[in-house]
Amino acid sequence: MATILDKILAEKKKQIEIMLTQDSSILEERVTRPSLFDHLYKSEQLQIISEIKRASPSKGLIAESVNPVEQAISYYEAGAACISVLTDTPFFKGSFEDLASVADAVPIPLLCKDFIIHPVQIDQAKHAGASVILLIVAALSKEELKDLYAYAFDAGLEVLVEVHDANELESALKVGAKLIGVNNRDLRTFDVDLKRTEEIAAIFPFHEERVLISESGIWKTEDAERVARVGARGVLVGESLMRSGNVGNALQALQVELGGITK
Ligand SMILES: O=C(O)c1ccccc1NCC(=O)[C@H](O)[C@H](O)COP(=O)(O)O
Repeated sequence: MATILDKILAEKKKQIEIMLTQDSSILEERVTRPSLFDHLYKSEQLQIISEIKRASPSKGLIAESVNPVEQAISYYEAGAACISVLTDTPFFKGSFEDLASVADAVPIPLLCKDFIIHPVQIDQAKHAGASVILLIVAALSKEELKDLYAYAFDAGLEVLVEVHDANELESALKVGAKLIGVNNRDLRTFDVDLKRTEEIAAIFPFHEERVLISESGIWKTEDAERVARVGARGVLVGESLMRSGNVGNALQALQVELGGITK
């Protein structure tokens, strides 16, 4: 049976056909953003990548009519390390317009959260102002991962490589990924379990210059402490922040001190 990832990727292929017919040669001069890797690597506090997420396959509508600029400014003012903008429309109701409007509003690292399988999507992410893109190992062959990683690197973008298990971690390490995200959500069953971060952390090469980020299912201080305890330096948080009535308090609850947590 086709998984949600299969369905999303089938839809992406159709969109890429359209993107390839559009002219994307005029690149607006955008602000230079600080490096997400440097920020996470040096920080003594767990850093938050705060996501703008209108809807999702697992939860349906979350905040369809959110104003992405206002949300991004709230995240920025509350101390987010990076803003993640979901740009997929059919499944998440996001857009590249959301990304571009956020890019004009905040100066921090900006992640284009999409299902990237073709270089034209990387071009579009850069055009819209992203400084980081996501590559999902489960969505790509080893060759595609290597080529897209190199393409993004050459375009001056940082790459967050998303893994779900030990084999995918190996692929991420092989392409030289420095920002590695463990998605706690099973993309087939939607089951979310922070144990995934713990399992990957147990084999993660922390002695190398790499950063572990825990993605999905982070709701409260205890969740942040749990992943920080095993070595995560950042968390990618969507739904809990989108549903929070007070972004400042919600973010603050997750900004745990790394030094105070013993492995
Ligand atoms: O969120 C989903 O339902 C989903 C389904 C299929 C593929 C990806 C999906 N989400 C993308 C993400 O990785 C999350 O938006 C991100 O990690 C934040 O997760 P959360 O804090 O649980 O909203």
